[in-house]
Amino acid sequence: MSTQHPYRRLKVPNETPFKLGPSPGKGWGAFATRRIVRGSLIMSEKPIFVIRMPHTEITDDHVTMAFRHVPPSQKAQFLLLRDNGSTRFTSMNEALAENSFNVANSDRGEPEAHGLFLLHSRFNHSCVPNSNIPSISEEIISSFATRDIEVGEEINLCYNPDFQCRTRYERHQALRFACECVACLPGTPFQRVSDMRRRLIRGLQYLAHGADLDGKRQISRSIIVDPKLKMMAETFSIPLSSRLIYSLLSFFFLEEEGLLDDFMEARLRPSLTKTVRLFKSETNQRIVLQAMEQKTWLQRLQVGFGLYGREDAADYEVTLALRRLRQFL
Ligand SMILES: C[S@@+](CC[C@H](N)C(=O)[O-])C[C@H]1O[C@@H](n2cnc3c(N)ncnc32)[C@H](O)[C@@H]1O
Repeated sequence: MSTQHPYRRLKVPNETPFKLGPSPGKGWGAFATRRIVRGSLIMSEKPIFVIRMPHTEITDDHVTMAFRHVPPSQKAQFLLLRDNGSTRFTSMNEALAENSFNVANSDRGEPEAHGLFLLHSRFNHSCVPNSNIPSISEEIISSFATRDIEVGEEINLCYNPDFQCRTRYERHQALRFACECVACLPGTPFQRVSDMRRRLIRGLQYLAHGADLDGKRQISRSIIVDPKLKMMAETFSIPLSSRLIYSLLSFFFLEEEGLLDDFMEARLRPSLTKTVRLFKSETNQRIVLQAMEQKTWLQRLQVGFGLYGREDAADYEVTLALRRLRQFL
């Protein structure tokens, strides 16, 4: 039956290091046809059309209008897409939702824009993925291997950018399907600690930014149970020494989760480097430098713990600077 599957007619460029095939329990997926080395490009892809508005406002009419301007060859490719590999989509909007990526640059504050991608949308999800789309340039998305991918291995992506801070239950609520990756398969030792680690990462980010993932302060059922500590985070009164330890802990937990790939590290490093440079008290500076000279995140953390409870001459001005910055966000 799968010989007649419409995905057999989806055009995958020759140079692309994967082919499409059935993925048990997940419809179809993309499988490596050669070894893909960590950090290397998997594929760059242009959308066949882009709709520039929030997801919640897009209707079937918007998608149909955009589709009208697509060249006939790409229209034919679009019509091969199926809901998770088998049934036809019930609406144009559903087809867009299942096969699109937000191509807006959120760091530059661009409004939502959803592009339809024929091939990257074939990548299934994993909460511990082996590929990543680190940035989007001029609506072109490029995926890279976050670790070595062996021939025959399925290539997967994490569908949600904040899943490193979400427990299994929260992730499945958002995905609306039950992922069975190593962080999701229930009852395994990894899964049991994974939930704990991801919750801790979320708490640590609250302490660092004084706000939750949505940029807002939590009113009830806060991730930070101690009201005094929560208040300190929200008023940016957390001392530098604790900030450094929280940051090192986050790196360590992310690494343990299998999520500290080169892209994640490049994204988080600048803020750690900034924190390291802020220390003014000599003894603290010495401990920080010694910690950063260590080879592994665990060793950096172990040495960094020497700062626990220590005040620094820069504490007050850091608090003032962060409060000022907060006013502009
Ligand atoms: C963008 S499509 C991915 C390609 C799709 N499997 C196909 O056959 O075209 C997303 C859909 O694939 C399925 N899927 C993706 N990752 C999955 C996973 N880890 N476990 C189960 N289903 C998954 C879900 O039905 C999801 O809505």
